[in-house]
Parts: sequence; C-alpha cells; structure tokens
Amino acid sequence: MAIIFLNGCTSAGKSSLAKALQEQIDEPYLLLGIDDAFASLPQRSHNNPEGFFFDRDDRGLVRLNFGAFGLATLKAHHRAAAAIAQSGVNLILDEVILTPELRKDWGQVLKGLDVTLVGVHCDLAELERREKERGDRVIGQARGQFDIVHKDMVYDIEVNTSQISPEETASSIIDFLAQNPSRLALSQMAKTED
Ligand SMILES: Nc1ncnc2c1ncn2[C@@H]1O[C@H](COP(=O)(O)OP(=O)(O)OP(=O)(O)O)[C@@H](O)[C@H]1O
Repeated sequence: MAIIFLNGCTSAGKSSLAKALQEQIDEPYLLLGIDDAFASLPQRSHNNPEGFFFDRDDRGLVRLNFGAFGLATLKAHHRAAAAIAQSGVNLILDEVILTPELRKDWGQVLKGLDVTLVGVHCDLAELERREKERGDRVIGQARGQFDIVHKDMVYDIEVNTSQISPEETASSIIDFLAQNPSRLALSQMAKTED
C-alpha cells in the first residue's frame, strides 16, 4: 500500500498538511508520526539521557538528542510504520529525521514499499513565529533543526508552507501523485553518505 512520507522541521506544518491530505484523498490513509512515538514513552524517558533530551551544540543551537532507549524507540516506530503499510493499509507519516543514522534506517525499513517522499519546508522566520505562537514547543528547536532535517535528503516532491495553506499544499501533492506514477527518492534514502 502507499506511504506518503512528510519530513520537515518542527512547526513546518506537517500535521496540518497530513490532516488535509487525509481529507482530500479519496482512499483512506492512516496517520502516524514521530510525535506518536514520543507520546508512547514513559514520562521518565522525557528529559532523560537514556530517552530523549534537549541540549545545545557548540554553536548554541537547540538539538533534540536521544540515548539508547530513545534510539530503540525510534527504530521500533520505523518498523511499526512499515508493518502498517505491509498489512495493506495506506499511511501518511509525519516525521522529523533527526540524524543520518535514522535517515538510513528509514530507507532500509521502507525498501520495496510504495513511498512518496515529501520535503516539507518553511522559511525560518515563519517557523520561529509559529513556534512562539504555539506556546507548547521548546523555543529554538525549529532553528536547531533547520540545517539538519533536510540534509542529504532526496525528495519526490518538495513544498513550502510559508505562504500557502495546508489545503492548497495538499492539493499540490495530490496533483503530483496523479501526474507522476513512479517514485524515485526512496532508493536514495539508505544510500547517501553521512
Ligand atoms: N500552511 C500553514 N500556514 C500557516 N500556519 C500553518 C500552516 N501549517 C501549519 N500552520 C500552523 O503552524 C503550527 C504548527 O503546525 P503543525 O502542527 O502542522 O506543524 P508540525 O510540522 O506538525 O509541527 P511538529 O513537528 O512540532 O508537530 C500550528 O499552529 C499550525 O496552525
């Protein structure tokens, strides 16, 4: 079954876009994302060096980091997503690819599946405006992810949500899907260099 894989920074508009896609595509798609993996953690694994924690790199940028249990959680999430599609259900994935290792893991786990890779971009100023307005996100996270989330990614289609609504963005992806039957980007996901 088909997977529409949305990758972008926090506040890029992935969840809003995913919901618009669910509404606009005739066939039903389930929705799953990295936030579901975070939500399934025990509370003590948040802000924990074994689980997930925020820190600053040498440039002072906020990074979402993880320890052994955090990595195992993300890899389990990747395999759960693949299993959903393999069981015969369409899936939209709402993801933030945090490291080259995780990018490669996605590429390996999804190999052979019908995956459309969508780069969800947004200008930094607008990301930071949204981050502040939401009130429930760690400030600085969007800037910290801006340089790394799309690094070495190859996409089937890229969108920029800075100035267009989730509904219009969803329409452009649906038009792309209708006009482009073959998908090329996934084969690059596991291959690219660190
Ligand atoms: N196209 C858009 N135009 C204007 N605002 C938007 C757009 N898409 C999303 N937003 C707003 O930006 C904020 C973040 O949106 P959303 O939750 O969809 O982002 P996200 O990429 O899923 O973020 P996260 O990864 O942190 O969950 C919300 O307040 C949402 O209403």
